[in-house]
Amino acid sequence: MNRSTRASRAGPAGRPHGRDTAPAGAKGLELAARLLQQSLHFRQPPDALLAQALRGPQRLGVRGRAAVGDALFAALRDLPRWHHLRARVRGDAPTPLDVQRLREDIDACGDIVALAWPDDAVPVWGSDDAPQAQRALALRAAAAALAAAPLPDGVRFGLPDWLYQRLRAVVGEALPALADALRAPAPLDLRVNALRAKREAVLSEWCAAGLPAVATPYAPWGIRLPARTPLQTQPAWVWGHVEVQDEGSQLIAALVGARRGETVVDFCAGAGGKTLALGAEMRNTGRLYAFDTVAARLQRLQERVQRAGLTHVHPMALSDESDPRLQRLAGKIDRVLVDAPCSGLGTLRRHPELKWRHDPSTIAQAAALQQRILQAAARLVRPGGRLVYATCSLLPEENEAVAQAFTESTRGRFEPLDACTLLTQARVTDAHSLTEQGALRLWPHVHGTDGFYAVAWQRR
Ligand SMILES: C[S@@+](CC[C@H](N)C(=O)[O-])C[C@H]1O[C@@H](n2cnc3c(N)ncnc32)[C@H](O)[C@@H]1O
Repeated sequence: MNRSTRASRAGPAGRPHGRDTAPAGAKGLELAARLLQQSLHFRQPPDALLAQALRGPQRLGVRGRAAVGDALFAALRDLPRWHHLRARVRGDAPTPLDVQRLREDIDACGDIVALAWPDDAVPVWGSDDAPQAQRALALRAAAAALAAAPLPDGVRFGLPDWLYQRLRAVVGEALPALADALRAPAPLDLRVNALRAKREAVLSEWCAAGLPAVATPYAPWGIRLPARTPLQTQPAWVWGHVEVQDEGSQLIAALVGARRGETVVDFCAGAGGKTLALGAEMRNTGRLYAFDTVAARLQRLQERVQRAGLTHVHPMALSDESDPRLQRLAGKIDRVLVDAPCSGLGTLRRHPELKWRHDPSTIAQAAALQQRILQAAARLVRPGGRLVYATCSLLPEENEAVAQAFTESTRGRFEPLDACTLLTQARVTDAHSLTEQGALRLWPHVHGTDGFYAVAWQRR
């Protein structure tokens, strides 16, 4: 459920830095295996675990540190494939992947990261006579010698079986393209802070500096760079002229259409990705409330608000969506955004662990919470005001079903608005190609963004 914009493996701090180039060998394998095990407990996202581990002493060398991260993410993206391959090498009958069993088995995790290890980093094992390195080399050689046999579909597409079935029902023939896009690393998308800079100026500065920066195809403030482009020394980054934000998130902020002088609520603000975009659209005027139930996220939001130069943001940690302090805002707010807690299955490019964390029961729980939050947030909207519901899920249970149940339950008090019209008004390019049945619907294999859904209503 965590979609923080902390620099991830796709962000500017993704590639480890340093001068130490000693080989990784067995130490790297051990570390990657331990990180895989920890990632599958879902207490912290793998990029956070990786960053912590690489801060400590590990003497892996620059390439070794990068290889550990690459192997960890490659393992999580294609877990069924590695599990299947390992069984075949060992001569076992392939069994369905059981994540809970896998995470208790450090040897299996070691084998999986060895199989997922980037090819160009394998030669470092040759100079390491530790048993783990030799075992990894033997395992890879045995896997390479296996005759290619057709893989079951869920294994081929790197998806748990239940999710494979659900997504196939939603996208049909496009499933292979969607599955491939979800396993590809995401580019580095940034949003230019309209309070401080213009997109054209940042683009020319970066092109002059040799960075392959291009304008994002749809969002008016977006810039796209290849994954892991190092930005730390770029003045536009240092001075807060840009923020890391997927183009899809930028389009959700555009759908809210916040204007100067308005009162706006970001009900599930988290660490503030969309709050910052809304604040820039409001040109730092009016009042922007940022709510969340996790105070630590709002703390991070406050740091980012300062960096972005916003002074009209009011964070408030809620006990839950029915916090009594919300009553004083009832019926008074011009625009309310519910960027709901969700499965995050649209963000598998950055968070491949989420497909192993969720199952149909967690999706049903998420949908019930989404309904409650949307109902509570809707009470704040003034007559004539706008309500926007958004998720980064691909599943209709968290998207269309929640929106439809809300529209029906409010019996005509909230009128659905056409997302294509709203996005066109917000100067989004080709808005018609981003919408399905009146809602914003973004797909990684079609639009090159994370997967998102968003729908808007006007209160009568
Ligand atoms: C999808 S994330 C928000 C991401 C954020 N808007 C951004 O753009 O970076 C959903 C957020 O909802 C928060 N949340 C969970 N339950 C909530 C509730 N009952 N009321 C308000 N926020 C809640 C979570 O803590 C999480 O930060």
